[in-house]
Amino acid sequence: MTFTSKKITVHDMTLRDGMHPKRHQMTLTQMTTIAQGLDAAGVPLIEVTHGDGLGGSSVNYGFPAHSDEQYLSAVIPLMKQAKVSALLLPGIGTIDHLQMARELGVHTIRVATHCTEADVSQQHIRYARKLDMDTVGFLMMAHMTSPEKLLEQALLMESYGANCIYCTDSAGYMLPEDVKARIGLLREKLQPDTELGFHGHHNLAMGVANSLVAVEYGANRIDAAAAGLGAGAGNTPMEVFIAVCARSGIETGVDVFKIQDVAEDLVVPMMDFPIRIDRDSLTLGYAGVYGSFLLFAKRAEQQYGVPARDILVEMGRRGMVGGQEDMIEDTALTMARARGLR
Ligand SMILES: C[C@H](O)CC(=O)C(=O)O
Ligand SMILES: [Mn+2]
Repeated sequence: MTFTSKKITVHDMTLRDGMHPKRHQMTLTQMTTIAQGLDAAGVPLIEVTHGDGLGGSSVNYGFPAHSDEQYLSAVIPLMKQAKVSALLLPGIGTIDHLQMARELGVHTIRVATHCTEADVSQQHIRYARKLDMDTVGFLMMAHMTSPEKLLEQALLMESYGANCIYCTDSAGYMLPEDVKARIGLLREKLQPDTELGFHGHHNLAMGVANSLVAVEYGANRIDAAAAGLGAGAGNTPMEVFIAVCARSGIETGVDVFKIQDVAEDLVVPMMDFPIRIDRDSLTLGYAGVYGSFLLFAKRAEQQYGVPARDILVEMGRRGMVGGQEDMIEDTALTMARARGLR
């Protein structure tokens, strides 16, 4: 695969998706140090919020070390060239959160819904456009629907005013042919000036390959995280993807060695555990399960004695989606009873 002078925007996930394995406990110093490293490496767009987006602080999703306001206020004034984005899941984040983010200087808002629920994004996308923000429609768990149905949802988001649509592989389940089918169709049918993005997870070790296929079939925004810090086996590892882009003739504007140093010197030392493909994160990819369920399943294993892998397989079988975190404990308890452990 060679790309002649194709330019893309890489979007950093370390400080947002990376909040999941950190249980949303990043310190302000970790946030600002890593954000400054990413900025100096040339990363043009950096996401900062609770792992579940603006307003994620709750019993269901976990209480963070600091509020979204504190993280955003600490990072944004330090950025020399990078813009900052925020994620918002309607029902978790509200219009007030969106307003607050704009006032603090957030440039890009990503309104995220399950891949078949785009209609709940209408008021947030419209409002973000009214605020003149770079507005992204982010369709999660995109493997759970067909390319044609994903297109219908993408068209809805586009009609509300989104200037960029994401195909989001939240479970790290997709194979290159799945990415090709979805990104290819979206590129063919969305407006030519609507940008297209891909967000990968590395549970089947496909993050980099899938991102490359996404670029080949028309995506111009790619999400990645330094050292892969993100839910499950992590996001597409940024330093690997940047090196592959450099080899393939894709222009990212990110310095190959500086981003390696951010990953190695700043991000790896602050991991609470190695972000790698172990049997549980691999099972997320294999069974098509939402990445941020991983730590909940591990906690349920401790509490109920049912292996996290078995719980995750069951979550996949039941087709559980983001927002159903409370069902993990319920499922574990049911399985424990069935196995005579309770
Ligand atoms: C709220 C989720 O963590 C969003 C995301 O990164 C994904 O679906 O993947
Ligand atoms: Mn993710």
